[in-house]
Amino acid sequence: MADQYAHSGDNKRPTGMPALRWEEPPEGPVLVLLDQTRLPAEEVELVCTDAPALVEAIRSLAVRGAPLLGVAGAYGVALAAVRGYDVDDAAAALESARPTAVNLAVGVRRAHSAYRAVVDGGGDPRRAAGAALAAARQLHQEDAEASARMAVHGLALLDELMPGGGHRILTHCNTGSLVSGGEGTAFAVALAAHRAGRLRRLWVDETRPLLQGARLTAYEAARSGMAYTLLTDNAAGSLFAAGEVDAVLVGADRIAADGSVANKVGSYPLAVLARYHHVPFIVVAPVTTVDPSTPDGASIEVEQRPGHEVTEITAPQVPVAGAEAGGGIPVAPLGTTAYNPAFDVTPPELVTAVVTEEGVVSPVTTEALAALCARSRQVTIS
Ligand SMILES: CSC[C@H]1O[C@H](OP(=O)(O)O)[C@H](O)[C@@H]1O
Repeated sequence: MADQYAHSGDNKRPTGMPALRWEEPPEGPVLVLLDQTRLPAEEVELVCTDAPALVEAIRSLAVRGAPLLGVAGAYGVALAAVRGYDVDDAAAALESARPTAVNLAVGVRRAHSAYRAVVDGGGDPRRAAGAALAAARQLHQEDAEASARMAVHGLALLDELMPGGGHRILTHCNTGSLVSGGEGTAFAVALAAHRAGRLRRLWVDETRPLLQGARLTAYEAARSGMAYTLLTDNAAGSLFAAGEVDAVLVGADRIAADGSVANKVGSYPLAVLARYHHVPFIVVAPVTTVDPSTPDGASIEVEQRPGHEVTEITAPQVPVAGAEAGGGIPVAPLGTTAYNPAFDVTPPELVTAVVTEEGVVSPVTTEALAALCARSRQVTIS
């Protein structure tokens, strides 16, 4: 179950609360999530005491973003273990909560493996729970460190591709501290450029239908003080045509062995526009997002989400009587069906570079990615 704690105060000014944190109050350990579906209007925390509550939070995107899903999944296994629930059931439910971001499975399996290693070795469940929690904490720390290293490698790549600074970066969806144990992936690179005085502007795609860009990236950009401008997704083409984009920076949810990149829907059209306009298309993701066991883009399961996310504008503070399942404000005739893939897949030949904590891969080839995984602590999914 999950309780909600609304935070008073000036919610118009983002406070930069952590996307998630583990707490151990007297009544028992909890995973506290900043409910991202309520941002930017409200900073509301969800307190999860079991895996089912966390599964629902993942499915509703209260907690989201590939690297953070891995961290949350690992803590979810630990939560089940320390509270004495069925850990194997919890791991299975968490791993299948969303299919595309490979990090979720990586995080869940890492904590579950730590738990099973103790139990299968005859250790007591309390020690096994401690091992699962230690694995979750370790992954959380590693993700924060990876974020910082990606920012360094990413800024160096921008400076190499475009000497002189004044970078005008277009980004899609949300890839900041709300998807990470640190400052994020692609957004962390833009943040590093801003801090170095080499970001002229961040162009922020609103990212329909759930508006991660308008609601979350703008929220993080405002906190940082960087120059940023929001645009509708379908306005991006005219920005490229006007020569206003120096590079595209996006995250990733799964990178297949051949370098195909699954990312928020709308990323593939940006890659095509970037190629047509001779603009670098740069993917920023931790090595845990590379999945050697997924051979190519056609093998990536793309999450299909409910149609009401397209046919309604969801305004949580404005429940609408008679609205469809989503409880939003209809923008299409009731009964309209909608095509709503959460992600799309960009082929490797349209990706200029993949920036990871282990360095930059460019060109993006099967061999280069295999070498990257061999260099890192990548947990292979089999
Ligand atoms: C770098 S992880 C952020 C990644 O996750 C987003 O998807 P969602 O908001 O559905 O979790 C999007 O694909 C971002 O690029």
